Amino acid sequence: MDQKHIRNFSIIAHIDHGKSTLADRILEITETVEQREMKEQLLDSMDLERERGITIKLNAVQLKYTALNGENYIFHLIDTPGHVDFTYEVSRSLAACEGAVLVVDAAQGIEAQTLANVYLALDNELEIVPVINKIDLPSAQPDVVRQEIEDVIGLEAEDCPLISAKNGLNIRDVLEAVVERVPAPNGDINAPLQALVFDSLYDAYRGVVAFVRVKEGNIRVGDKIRFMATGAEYEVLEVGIRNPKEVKKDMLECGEVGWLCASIKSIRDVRVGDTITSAARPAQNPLVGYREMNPMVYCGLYPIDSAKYNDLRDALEKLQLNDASLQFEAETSQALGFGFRCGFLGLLHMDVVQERIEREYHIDLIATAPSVVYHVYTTDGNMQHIENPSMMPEVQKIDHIEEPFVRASIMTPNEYVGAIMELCQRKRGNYKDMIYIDANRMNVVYELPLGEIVFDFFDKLKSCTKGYASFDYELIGYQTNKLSKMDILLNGEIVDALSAIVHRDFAYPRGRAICEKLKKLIPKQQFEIPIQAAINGKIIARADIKSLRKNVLAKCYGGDISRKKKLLEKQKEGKKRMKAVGSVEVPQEAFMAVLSMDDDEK
Ligand SMILES: Nc1nc2c(ncn2[C@@H]2O[C@H](COP(=O)(O)OP(=O)(O)OP(=O)(O)O)[C@@H](O)[C@H]2O)c(=O)[nH]1
Repeated sequence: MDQKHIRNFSIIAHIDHGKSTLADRILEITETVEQREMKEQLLDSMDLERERGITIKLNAVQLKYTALNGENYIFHLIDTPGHVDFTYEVSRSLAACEGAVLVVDAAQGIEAQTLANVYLALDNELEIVPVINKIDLPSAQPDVVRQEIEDVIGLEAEDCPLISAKNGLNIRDVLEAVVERVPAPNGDINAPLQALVFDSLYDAYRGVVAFVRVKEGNIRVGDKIRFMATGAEYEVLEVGIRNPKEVKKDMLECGEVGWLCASIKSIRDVRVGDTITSAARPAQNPLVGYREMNPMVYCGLYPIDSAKYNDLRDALEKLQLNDASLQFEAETSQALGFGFRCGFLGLLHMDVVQERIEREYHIDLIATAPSVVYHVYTTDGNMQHIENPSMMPEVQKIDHIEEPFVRASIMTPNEYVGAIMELCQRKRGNYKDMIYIDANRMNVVYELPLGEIVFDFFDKLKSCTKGYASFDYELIGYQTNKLSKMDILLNGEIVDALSAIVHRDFAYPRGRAICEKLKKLIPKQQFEIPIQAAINGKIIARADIKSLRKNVLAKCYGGDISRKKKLLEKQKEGKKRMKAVGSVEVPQEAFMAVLSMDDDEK
């Protein structure tokens, strides 16, 4: 098919505005998927995605559409993840398109992520097609939302489709708008191959499957290709498209979106954002915008049952095949035994990996609080990368410590600016700038320590702005700060897995807060347990857990044996998540205590 009849687009939206539901309806109406095969939110193929209702991995599907003008078109619909951890993937998938359908909820109007996604689309020079969804809701206000789209985003919205993705109303209007407004690809079919890799997955039989958008030239089975960032070369064994089942083809033509396999055994050779070119006739330059992705957040993962250590290694290795941004290496903790230090793009990524290990590989885990990577300069003039607070060199040997800083842009309606500034100050932020987006919205710019952001910044931001602020950040470098390791002692013994790196000006309140928090989380045991926070061997805070023999049956007067059994079962269930640290049973939540600690609780 010639390029004039191809349309490549993504659907972008604020979370829950109906992106996946619209994608489902589009698949139905183009008869890409037969009715009986239709599962809700078909594109969200991972169980976890479906359960959490979020899109984690993007997908690319080819659809055939006969427009009202009688012409046949090929659409490639690329679904994108919606969370800041995966912004890079969103950006790469947008780079594979010429247009984006922007879904806005008719009852909620424009929200934070609507704007953030619009900016990403504009960065990639996409044509944006606004669509107002959920017009079936009694609270829908399509006219108000239409005005908002014009005023806040500056997009022409007079004829924008008004739809109900849920009820399948006016979906065809969306497809017609795509035909009319999204430009056709215009690559040069005779130029040297340039194909953008926007996703990849690992298949046990075929190796890495790379998802690509052919920008210039074409790819045939048998071609020798080169990945421009890594230099790796392979012979193409299979190419094809998804509809959403895989369909093999002889070649992917200029303008098309599809997949290729080349017996690639290492997912590290295939990086999202890289450009594939021909080994025989390479392009001069790669496509713009490739960025190396490094983990931002680390934590220790330990099996609760230490016999499962090797199973955990297997699970991590398998997950890594599909997720090049996951890193891990073996580590040992005096408190937790053998485990792995793992690196993630962000907190949601960390959460998703943990949950997949527990669910798909049936390994119960203890996770330690996340940490960023510190640069520790020692008095002998060397520098160490420390991503595990317990590995900090002795204090006498430390000259100074640097921590990573990010530049954060927070877009918010004006009324929340005060609350956001207060939050950023509390998180040791340096105010940088404040820019009006329009009469009602501002972009507040702060430099913040990443170490503060990985704690509870998202949650705090969400709650102080009722979810209206959107947040994005980029690493800007390292800054020296007054940082120290804070140890936590249980029953007089340091628990290495609870150590954290803190700013000295905040150490006392933090120490006090964490002792109090642990006191609440660690169940009373048969002896009294002192909890202490210490910096450089000096105790700075203390709380005590009183002793008590916990008898869950105490409240069960007399006879009912089944009720007693139930209570004992429940207690056993609770115990599963405990780890014996020395003589103290510590629940999983305690290792994350420092995370959920509220500065207001000081
Ligand atoms: N009433 C009504 N509800 C809708 C409509 N479209 C979607 N919904 C509901 O809105 C919720 C969110 O829809 P999704 O399609 O999962 O939203 P999403 O934007 O894909 O969300 P993420 O994948 O998490 O980013 C679901 O409960 C849908 O059933 C609609 O037209 N009308």
